Amino acid sequence: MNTASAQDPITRVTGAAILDNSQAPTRMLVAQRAYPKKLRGLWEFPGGKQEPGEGAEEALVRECTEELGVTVRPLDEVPAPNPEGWPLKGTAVMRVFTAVVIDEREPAAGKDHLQLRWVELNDRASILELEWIPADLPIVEALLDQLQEASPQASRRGH
Ligand SMILES: Nc1nc2c([nH]c(=O)n2[C@H]2C[C@H](O)[C@@H](COP(=O)(O)OP(=O)(O)OP(=O)(O)O)O2)c(=O)[nH]1
Repeated sequence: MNTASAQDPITRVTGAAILDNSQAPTRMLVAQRAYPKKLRGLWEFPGGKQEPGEGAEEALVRECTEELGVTVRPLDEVPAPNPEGWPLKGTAVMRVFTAVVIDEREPAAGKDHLQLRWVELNDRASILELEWIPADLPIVEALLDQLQEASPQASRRGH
């Protein structure tokens, strides 16, 4: 579903909300973009554009390997307001999935990011205070709500 094609008028982006644990997550990895200039310094979900013929989860796994040097397993999608995904700037849309690292390596910032940070899911206020790419804010809020419903003790503080 929603496989990108060469003629696709929509730019399809996939983002990874990488959690420290699939069952009882306490931390999430966030990344600070290095480029382009307009986005430099803003926080985002690691990920990127789907290539032609590629599905969203497939793109997510590839991008995490390229950007962070780790293999991830996608878990659940953060439900978007429409099936194509969350609206970004212009005609771009993004689907976001929770994910966990499944190899022994630790994610590391490459050329795409200034830094990576593991943030505490129970500190909702600090997560929302990060200077996110503006389009990401509603996604972050929906994600935190979703995680709290699944595991209420994980995000109690900060309300
Ligand atoms: N990766 C990512 N991109 C986001 C987020 N929010 C958001 O608006 N975007 C935008 C920024 C970019 O315009 C676009 C994704 O492009 P990208 O530069 O990350 O993708 P890519 O790695 O495939 O890029 P490239 O090969 O064209 O350099 O989506 C987010 O949370 N994560």
